[in-house]
Amino acid sequence: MKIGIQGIPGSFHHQVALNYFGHETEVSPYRTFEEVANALSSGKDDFAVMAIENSIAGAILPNYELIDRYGLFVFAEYYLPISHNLMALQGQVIEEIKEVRSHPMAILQCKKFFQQYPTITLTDDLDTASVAKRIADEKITGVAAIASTTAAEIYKLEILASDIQTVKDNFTRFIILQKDFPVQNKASQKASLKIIISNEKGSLAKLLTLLSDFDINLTKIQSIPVIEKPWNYAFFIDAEFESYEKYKLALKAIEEQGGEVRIFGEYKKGVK
Ligand SMILES: O=C(O)C(=O)C[C@]1(C(=O)O)C=C[C@@H](O)C=C1
Repeated sequence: MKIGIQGIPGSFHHQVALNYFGHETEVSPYRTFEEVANALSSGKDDFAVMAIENSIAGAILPNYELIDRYGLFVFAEYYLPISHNLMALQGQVIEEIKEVRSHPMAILQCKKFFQQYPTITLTDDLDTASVAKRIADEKITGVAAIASTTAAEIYKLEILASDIQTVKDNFTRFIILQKDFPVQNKASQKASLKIIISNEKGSLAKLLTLLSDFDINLTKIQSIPVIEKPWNYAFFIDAEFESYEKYKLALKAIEEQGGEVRIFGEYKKGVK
């Protein structure tokens, strides 16, 4: 079984792939989320792991669009606690660091820490671990990475500051993706949906009321432009429910009112 991820060993995606599928799993590393989606949809991998939102930095909007465009499905969700550490070559001290490079989501999660170091430039890069590896391989001085303690161990970098994310309790929600629609499971307690409603007064209010009337709890709602129709929006929704039957009735009612529904996946709630 092959699992596609963005990143290399020591990245948070790598950790989730091993935690979820077991330590013997074969992981296919890619540089970008687009490459991950492409490899899954062309059948090169069996599953993919994709970060979708973080408790400090918010949603990774482009990933919703990728799932939609490549026609992928959500098989499960997984929450990983994230601790970020500043690391550089052995012997470097923080005063020597001029630039910090990392994944843009990791940088966003640590913005507050760097307010005390206004001379340090923060630069978006590939995944957290790739930067750590590059610093080690090319013996780059004056540059530090933000990454996990596992990355520091693998690439033998020194940790200059630990737990530098803005709040200690920091979680990223990952989704496990597959190419085909998973077998319907009535034990599902959560669904990821795309709903398109007409662009007229009150239509979103009506949709939200309908969901509430069917006892559906929204954990996320995100509007995404419908690119073929400028200024029209689709809503990406994560919804939790206790009754699968009632949830199905809600979807039917939305369609009866003229809404378009695409189910990205129905799955069990991940452990937070
Ligand atoms: O760069 C990594 O190590 C990743 O796995 C990416 C990623 C992300 O996409 O959000 C994963 C978890 C953290 O939120 C920071 C970065």
